[in-house]
Amino acid sequence: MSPLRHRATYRPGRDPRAVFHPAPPPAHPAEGQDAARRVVVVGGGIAGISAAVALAERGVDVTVLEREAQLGGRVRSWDITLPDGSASRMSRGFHAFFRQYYNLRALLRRADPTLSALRPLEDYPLARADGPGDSFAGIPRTPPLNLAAFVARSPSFTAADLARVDLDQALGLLDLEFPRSFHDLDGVSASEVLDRLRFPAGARDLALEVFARSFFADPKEFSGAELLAMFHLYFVGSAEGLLFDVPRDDYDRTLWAPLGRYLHEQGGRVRVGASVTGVTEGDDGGLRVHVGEETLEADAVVLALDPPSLRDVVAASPALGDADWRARVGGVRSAPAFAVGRLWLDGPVRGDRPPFLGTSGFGPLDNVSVLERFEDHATTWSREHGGSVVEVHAYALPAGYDEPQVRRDLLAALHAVYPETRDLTAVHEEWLVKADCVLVGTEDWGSRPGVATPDPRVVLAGDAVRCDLPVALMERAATTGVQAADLLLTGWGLTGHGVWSVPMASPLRGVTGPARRGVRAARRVLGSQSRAAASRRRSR
Ligand SMILES: Cc1cc2nc3c(=O)[nH]c(=O)nc-3n(C[C@H](O)[C@H](O)[C@H](O)COP(=O)(O)OP(=O)(O)OC[C@H]3O[C@@H](n4cnc5c(N)ncnc54)[C@H](O)[C@@H]3O)c2cc1C
Repeated sequence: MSPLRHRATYRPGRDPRAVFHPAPPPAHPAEGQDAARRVVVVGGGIAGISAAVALAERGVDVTVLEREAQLGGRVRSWDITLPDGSASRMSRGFHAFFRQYYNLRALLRRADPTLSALRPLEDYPLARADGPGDSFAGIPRTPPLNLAAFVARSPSFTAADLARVDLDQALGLLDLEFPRSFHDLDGVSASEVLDRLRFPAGARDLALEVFARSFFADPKEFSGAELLAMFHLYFVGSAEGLLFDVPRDDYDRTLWAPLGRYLHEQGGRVRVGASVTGVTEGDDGGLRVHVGEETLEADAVVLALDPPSLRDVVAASPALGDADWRARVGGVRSAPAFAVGRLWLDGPVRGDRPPFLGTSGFGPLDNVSVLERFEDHATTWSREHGGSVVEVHAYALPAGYDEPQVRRDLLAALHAVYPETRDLTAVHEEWLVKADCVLVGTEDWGSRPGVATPDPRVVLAGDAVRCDLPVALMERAATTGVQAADLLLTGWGLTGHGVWSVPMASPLRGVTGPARRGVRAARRVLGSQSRAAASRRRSR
C-alpha cells in the first residue's frame, strides 16, 4: 500500500520539516469510462517504473516498453559469466541511495516495505592525493549543527581559511528557497559559486569532488544552483544527513525485478527488449507508439528516457509538441562520458579498506568501492575465491579521451590509492564507458523541458526533466515519475499521489542583523575549534 495514503501520520524520514506536495486536484469529476485509460511508458528506468506504478495503482492500463533486457535503466544490472564459468553480475556500479530520496524510497517500499534490500554505509570518506582526507561519519545530522561540526573537524577548513570565507556571500548564497534559487543562479557555474564564497582550496575539492563531479560534469560547466541545491539537500536544508544506503545485492534481484512483479500485481505490463522508434497521432485522437513493425495504441504516453534517447525519440516523432518545446528537448545536454571498471582480483584488498571511498587528485579516479563489503554476490565470490571485487569510477572524462588510456590511468590511480592492488592480478575485468547522463549546465532553469508538455497526452519524466523541488539524480527521476503520472491522473479526474521533498527553504533564510552577528561569533568559535583540531591532528 502506498505510504502516501497515510499522509497525516506518515513521515518519509527523520526530518520533521520534510514537505508533502499534494498532486493537483482532479481537473473535473471522474468520467464514467467503459475501459481503463491506456498509457504507454517509454523507458523502464527509475522514472518510468515510478510513473507506471503510480498509474497502475489508480487502475490505469499501463505498459512499460524498455529497450534493454532488464528494468532499472542506468541502475540496471545484468548477469555475466567469469572465465572460470562462475556466474556474476555487472552494472554501472555504485549508487548511493540517500535518506533524503523520499520518493525513490517510497517507490522501493511498494515491493519491500521495510527496505530490507538496502544496507547502510557508515561513512562517505574522501581521500586526497595532496593531504588528509575527510569523513562524514558521526557528524550530527541536524542543521546547522551538522555544518558546524563538519567544518570544525574537517582538515579542509583551517582557521585561516574560515576567516577568508565571505560570510555575507555565504549567507546570501545559502539563503535558498526553491524554485526561486534555481532561477536566481541562471548562468552561474558551480566554480563561480565557490569563487564568490572564497572557499578554501581543500574545501573546494571536497565540494566539487563530492558533489559536482558526481553529476558527471566539469565544475565550470555545472550549474551553480544545482551545487547549492546539493548543499541544501545534504547540509543546510535537511536533517537526514549525508547518510546513504546501498543495495545488498545486485540491483536487478534486489530492486527492479521485485518492483516489476509488484507492477504486474497492479495489472501493469512490462516488455523488455522493446525499443521505441517513434510516437505518432492515431485517427481516433489517441497516440500510436511504434516498436519496430509493431504499433501500440495509447491514450497517453510517458517519455521516461535518458537524454540522448529523449532527443532521438522526440526528433523521430514530429507530431509531438510544438516547435518551442521540441527545440527545448533538443537542447537537453548530455554530460561528458563516464567510465566504470570492475575487477575481480586474485587476492584481497587490505581489511581496513572502506566499502566506498571518494578520491580527489588521483588522475581521473573519482571513487573506489570494495564490492564484497556490501553486495552479496561479490561477498560470495570473495569468500569462495579469496579475492576482492573492486570497482573504480571516473566521471566527466575529457573530450577526445582514449579508452585504453583511461583504463590504464584508472588502474594506476587504484594502485596509488590502495597500493596492495599492485601485487594482485585481475582474473576478470569489465569496463563500461558511456555518455548518457544529463548535464545540468548553466543555461536558464526555465528553458529546460518540464514534466508537462504542450500536448496534455504526453508527459516527461526522468533526471533530465526540470523539477522545481530540491531533488536530483535518482530522486529527480522518481519524483518526476510520480508527477508525470499525477498530471495524467488528475487530468482525467482521478486522484493523484503527491510527492515529498526536503524543506523548500533554508533555515538560514532571512538571517539578518543580530543573527548575522551571531553567525560571525559562531565562526570565531569554529575557528578556535578548527585550530584545536589541527593541533590534535599534528600531535597524533
Ligand atoms: C556511474 C553512475 C553512477 C551514478 N551514481 C548515482 C548515485 O550515487 N546517486 C544517484 O542518485 N544517482 C546516480 N547516478 C545517476 C542515476 O543513475 C540516474 O539519475 C537515474 O538512473 C536516472 O533514471 P531515469 O529513469 O531518469 O533514466 P534511465 O535510467 O536512463 O532510464 C531510461 C530508460 O529508457 C530506456 N530507453 C532508452 N531509449 C529507449 C527506447 N527508444 N525505447 C525504449 N526504452 C528506451 C533505457 O534503456 C533506460 O532503461 C549514477 C549514474 C551513473 C551512470
